[in-house]
Amino acid sequence: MLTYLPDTDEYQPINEVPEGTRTLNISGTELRRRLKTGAPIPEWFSYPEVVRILREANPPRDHQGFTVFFTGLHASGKEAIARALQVALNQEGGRSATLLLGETIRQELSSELGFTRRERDINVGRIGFVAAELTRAGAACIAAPIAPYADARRLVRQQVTKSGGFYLVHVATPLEACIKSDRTGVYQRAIAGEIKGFTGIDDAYEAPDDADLVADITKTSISQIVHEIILLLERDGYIGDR
Ligand SMILES: Nc1ncnc2c1ncn2[C@@H]1O[C@H](COP(=O)(O)OS(=O)(=O)O)[C@@H](OP(=O)(O)O)[C@H]1O
Ligand SMILES: Nc1ncnc2c1ncn2[C@@H]1O[C@H](COP(=O)(O)OP(=O)(O)O)[C@@H](O)[C@H]1O
Repeated sequence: MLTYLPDTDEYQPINEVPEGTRTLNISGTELRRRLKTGAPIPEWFSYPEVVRILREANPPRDHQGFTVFFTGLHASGKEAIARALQVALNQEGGRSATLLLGETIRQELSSELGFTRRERDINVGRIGFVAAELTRAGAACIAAPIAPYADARRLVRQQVTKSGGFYLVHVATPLEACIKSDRTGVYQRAIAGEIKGFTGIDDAYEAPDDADLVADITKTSISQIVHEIILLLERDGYIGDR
């Protein structure tokens, strides 16, 4: 391996450098860190043309896309949090923040699907596909279906992670609170047996064991939950410190 000798401005095989000679190097880990954060890469390390190509292939985190994927029972607060997060991300600027709400996707992309396990998996798979494409294009994608099954959620995580960041937020508002706050009356109809296979009533909701954040709107305000998500994105460099 070659190393750089700053005092003589030359490169030498590392095992041939006389003891005591000053050398400079950048490890693979350090190079990846500099690419990820956009930190400078010195001219002695590589030709500027090579660094430019490396930077194009590895944009810094604040230029990469990400998906925040909410999962939880009907009326748990997914849409309310997702909309508030969209507003917060739009205020950040830099990326367009796109909302994929369960209801909209059901109308626009999955109108032929019902609620069997297979159909829900197809629905969540379609959301995952769109989220991965948006993420690859550098957007901020916010998805909020019930997504009750762990396997389908795991596939979405795998798909999106190939192109950018992925955060699973479990909106874990207790079922009783969801039933109480539901204005559409669907829970009452499901309890009465008028709707069959309703999540949380007579169909399973598999609580995630891989959530990046767990939120409950009976315990934490929507703005605090949004703040916690923003902190995760800042921690990983997807958005800058404010
Ligand atoms: N059987 C059954 N189970 C669960 N939900 C049902 C069912 N039938 C209809 N609905 C209404 O559909 C909305 C949930 O759709 P999703 O696409 O988010 O569900 S899933 O992720 O495919 O499981 C959800 O509405 P929102 O939560 O307002 O989106 C439900 O009211
Ligand atoms: N800002 C808020 N604070 C507390 N509760 C809220 C707020 N916004 C909505 N809710 C309650 O949460 C319930 C479910 O919200 P919603 O976001 O539509 O759930 P989901 O998208 O999970 O079906 C609503 O019926 C409402 O009563």
